[in-house]
Amino acid sequence: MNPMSGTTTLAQKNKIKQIVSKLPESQLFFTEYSGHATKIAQQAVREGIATVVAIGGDGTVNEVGKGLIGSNTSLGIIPIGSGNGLARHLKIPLKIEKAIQFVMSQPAVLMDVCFLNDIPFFCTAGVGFDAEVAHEFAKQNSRGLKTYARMALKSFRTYKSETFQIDNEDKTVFAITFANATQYGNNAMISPKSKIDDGLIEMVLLKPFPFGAAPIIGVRLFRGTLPNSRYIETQTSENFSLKAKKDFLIHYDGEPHQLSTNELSISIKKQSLKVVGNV
Ligand SMILES: Nc1ncnc2c1ncn2[C@@H]1O[C@H](COP(=O)(O)OP(=O)(O)OP(=O)(O)O)[C@@H](O)[C@H]1O
Repeated sequence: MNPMSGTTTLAQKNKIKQIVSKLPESQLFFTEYSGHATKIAQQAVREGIATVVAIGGDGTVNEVGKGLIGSNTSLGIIPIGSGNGLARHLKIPLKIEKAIQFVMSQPAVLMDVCFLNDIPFFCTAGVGFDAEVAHEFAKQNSRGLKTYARMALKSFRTYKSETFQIDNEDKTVFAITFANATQYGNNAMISPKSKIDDGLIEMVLLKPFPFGAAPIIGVRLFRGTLPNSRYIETQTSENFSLKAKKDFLIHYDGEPHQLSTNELSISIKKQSLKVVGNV
């Protein structure tokens, strides 16, 4: 469990502690630093543990999932993050007790894992505006949708569209999202048709748009009708390649990261992670 995830209160955290302490054959670990959850997951794989449950948001899910790729150990999720994109895609209940029941009773299924260079992501990743917002969000002391919306507005005022070489063609875009799942989190459906076990990645390009079009793009995002927008172009493939004029600032599952390269290769490992959820 990531004690820093989302906007979860101390009372909710204590409730999880109490419930888990009563479950047979289970052990609760708290992450003590960024990256700790990957180490815990890798140790569980070495010990032949059946399931590692990430109690946290998409960042925690990413860290746990990373340690489980290609193994026999399944990923479970108890979503207590800000956006909970993967949990929502997999129709995992958002209430703590129900999520625990779900992970204890449902079978694991196989899902794809995508990569930005060698960095795995399970839900969405991207460059441009999305990465900028993730970067600003990470600097804040508070989490949650409100803080995210505030940071998105702040970045919107200053952010300028960039030109990338996408599969050898120059394109000026506001943001590029690579989608394994349908949403960023909070039901913001960036790629409503994405399937998490089809072996394919959707690349969603948001073209430069006039300020006045922002509200309707926002409405489409939450209604699941974004592909109908004239400012959206979606391509589907097993891989993409990207070049920028400067080193890439990326986000993977909402986590910001500065790369020291201006070249990106996006790839997929089909059905390489066992997960407890509905694909
Ligand atoms: N003990 C810790 N102290 C500080 N940061 C931690 C700790 N454990 C994990 N982290 C980091 O906390 C970050 C945020 O975690 P997480 O994604 O679970 O929550 P969230 O951002 O609120 O949710 P979401 O990703 O759904 O929006 C991750 O980058 C993770 O590495």
